[in-house]
Amino acid sequence: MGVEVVVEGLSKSFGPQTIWRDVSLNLPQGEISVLLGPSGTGKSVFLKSLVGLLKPDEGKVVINGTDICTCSESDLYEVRKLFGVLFQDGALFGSMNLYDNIAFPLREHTRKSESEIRNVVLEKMEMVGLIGAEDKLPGEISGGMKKRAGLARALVLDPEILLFDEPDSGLDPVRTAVQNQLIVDLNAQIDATFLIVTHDINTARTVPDNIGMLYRRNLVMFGPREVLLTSDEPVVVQFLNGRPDGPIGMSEEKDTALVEAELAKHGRPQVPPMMSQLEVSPGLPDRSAVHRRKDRVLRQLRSLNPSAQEEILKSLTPQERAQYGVGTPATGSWPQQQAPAQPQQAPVPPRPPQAQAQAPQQVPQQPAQPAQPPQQVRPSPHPRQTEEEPVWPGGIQAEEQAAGGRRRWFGRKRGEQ
Ligand SMILES: Nc1ncnc2c1ncn2[C@@H]1O[C@H](COP(=O)(O)OP(=O)(O)OP(=O)(O)O)[C@@H](O)[C@H]1O
Repeated sequence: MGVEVVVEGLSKSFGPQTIWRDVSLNLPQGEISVLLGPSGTGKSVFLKSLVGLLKPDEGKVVINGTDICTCSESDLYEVRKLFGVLFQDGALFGSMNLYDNIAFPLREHTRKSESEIRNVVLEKMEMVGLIGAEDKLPGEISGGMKKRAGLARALVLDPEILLFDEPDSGLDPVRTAVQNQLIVDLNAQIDATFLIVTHDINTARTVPDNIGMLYRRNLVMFGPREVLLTSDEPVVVQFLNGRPDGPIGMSEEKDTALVEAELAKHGRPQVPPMMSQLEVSPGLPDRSAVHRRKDRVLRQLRSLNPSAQEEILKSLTPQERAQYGVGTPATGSWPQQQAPAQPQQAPVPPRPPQAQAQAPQQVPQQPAQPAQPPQQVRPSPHPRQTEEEPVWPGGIQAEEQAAGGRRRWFGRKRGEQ
């Protein structure tokens, strides 16, 4: 089973540029989480920070009891063995065929014999549907196949945490859907903890158990999928609808007056209807994470917004409602046993303060907020054995401490003003 990743108060800047601050979340064991956010909000920087490729200025990333931000190099090396990472382009060696690319981590990091390596490589190639393509060079295959080869390579060391950096970039909608199904099926088979960075709304709506969103240098939300997908926060609604009118602009933030003028002209976008989460393909085992998640989410049910509660209750079978002691959505009855509220919900993005089009790094004018319960996230595994990007670069870019205090934007629950 995958391991939990606990992120607490993580902040990162490059020189005077604050990327994000005070990010806290937990990636639950074996669950699939998605991280959304407009371009340039630091999603890739976050993934790299989780794996220790970049060093945050403040905060912790705790995995199996080890804080990778402060641990020794040897401890970091051990923790990294838990990770697998799928980079956008698959990060393959152009001069090696797919078999050798996928075998590379095994040859580098294990003492397996060639016949053992062969068994593992072919098993992983079969999992991602690449059997028969062993001799192909990366230059001879499609972008989708490259991603699947990168995925097979990320799997050979049996990671407990899998990070995906925009796995759907450059794929057509059909291949994206096929890949999404593959991700869900893989999760059922290996029960590792997945974190996916994506811009694809369909992926966000159908694949994950949990969704988070980075916006204006803050994690504005993180929690069960039903929370973000029913949120009426303007930034979330704009993102899920893929509309140009709303708080997100070319430079991430728009002037409030401009946003209001756009909304007056085009009308307020509606929260899109929920879509069902993808189920595992027939013949494969159930996702263990689904059962664990149900327990977890129902314990925190009352801390979630009413729309999210309703969607969660709708997803239960009558037997599950009886088991958990909850009513149907229509009755509005709630679990009879209340659990400690551990809302996995992060602060919601602020209503766009008067940001200026040319001030992408402007800090929201919000007061500091109470600490959020840590949520869960995870970094990437083995170093990329790529020509383009060395996996575990020995040196981390020079970074400067972010100036100024932390701020956190808290989200409003649906219906709150
Ligand atoms: N090593 C670095 N040194 C300095 N600045 C960096 C470094 N890496 C990233 N940045 C800056 O951090 C910001 C966030 O970059 P990042 O690639 O994480 O964004 P993103 O949310 O993943 O964007 P996209 O969705 O477009 O891929 C950008 O302004 C980028 O220029």
